[in-house]
Amino acid sequence: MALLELRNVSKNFGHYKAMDQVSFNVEAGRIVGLIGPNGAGKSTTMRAITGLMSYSSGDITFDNQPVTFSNHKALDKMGNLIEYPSIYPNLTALDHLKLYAMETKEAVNIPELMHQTGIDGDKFGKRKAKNFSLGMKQRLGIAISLVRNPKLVILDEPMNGLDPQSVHDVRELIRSLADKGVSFLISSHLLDELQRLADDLVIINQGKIIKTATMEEFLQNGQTQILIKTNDNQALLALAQKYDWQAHRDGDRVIINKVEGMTVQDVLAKVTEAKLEVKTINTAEENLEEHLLNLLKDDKKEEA
Ligand SMILES: Nc1ncnc2c1ncn2[C@@H]1O[C@H](COP(=O)(O)OP(=O)(O)OP(=O)(O)O)[C@@H](O)[C@H]1O
Repeated sequence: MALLELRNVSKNFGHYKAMDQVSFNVEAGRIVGLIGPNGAGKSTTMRAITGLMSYSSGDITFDNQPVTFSNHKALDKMGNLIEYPSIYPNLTALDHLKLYAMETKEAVNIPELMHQTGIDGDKFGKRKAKNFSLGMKQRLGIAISLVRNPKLVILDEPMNGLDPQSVHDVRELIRSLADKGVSFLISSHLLDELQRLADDLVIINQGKIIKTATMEEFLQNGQTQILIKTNDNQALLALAQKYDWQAHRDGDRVIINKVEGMTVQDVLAKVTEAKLEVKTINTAEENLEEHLLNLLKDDKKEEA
């Protein structure tokens, strides 16, 4: 059985279905990315999983126990950083961890936790929270989410507002914890980051799961793209339209999604046949962001 299982979970706000028959699993030791556009239902899903919000129907099981709004016992082994944890301006990181550790019956190894999360005792551990950078606050938030020695940690936008160094540090932290067997469910709009971090993906749109896959499977299904710069990109776009190739402008070049059964040479032949002068031509694999955008476009088309 998976560590976390959602089966046909729905959440209605009045007539609005913020979660519509949502089903997916999080397996032990995996980092799962939950992605989708604004308002797709990511936070609602995370809040239902962590017992912060009731759900209308379906089942959520974590560590073989049902999770409901009233059964918080099931959540003893789940950490989360969904709403900002209460951070007190005049307390240090160490004070915070001691405070949160008091809420759990288990013995908490605070020095180890500080070491794990890179909360260096001298520089950061002893400084008052009012002087923390956003990156420090985020690290402390993650450290707090780990106090109960959780099997699963739910992080809603953990990289939000962080500078590149802090994003890198948080990514390394999550990866090192996952290597020790902790599972993660992470939502993020920073898809490049998620592409580097997540093992599995769950894609949600308008409250419905539209795809679940490992990152590898997801990217394998992505298309190869042909990146061409010619002397007349406008004419190239018109040519793409004529042959029904999916194409768009990207700076001073045009990106064409490779059509099934057509080689790069075939595309090049048509372009030169049209008397366009090719200045550069390259191929690239579609990345997570592009593949997601195409998937969402297809989802919209199906709906129409
Ligand atoms: N308490 C609430 N009452 C009514 N509608 C709500 C409530 N909470 C969320 N919604 C609606 O449910 C939908 C899903 O919201 P949710 O916050 O889960 O989306 P999200 O995927 O996390 O979006 P974002 O990426 O913008 O944070 C939205 O249309 C939102 O307006």
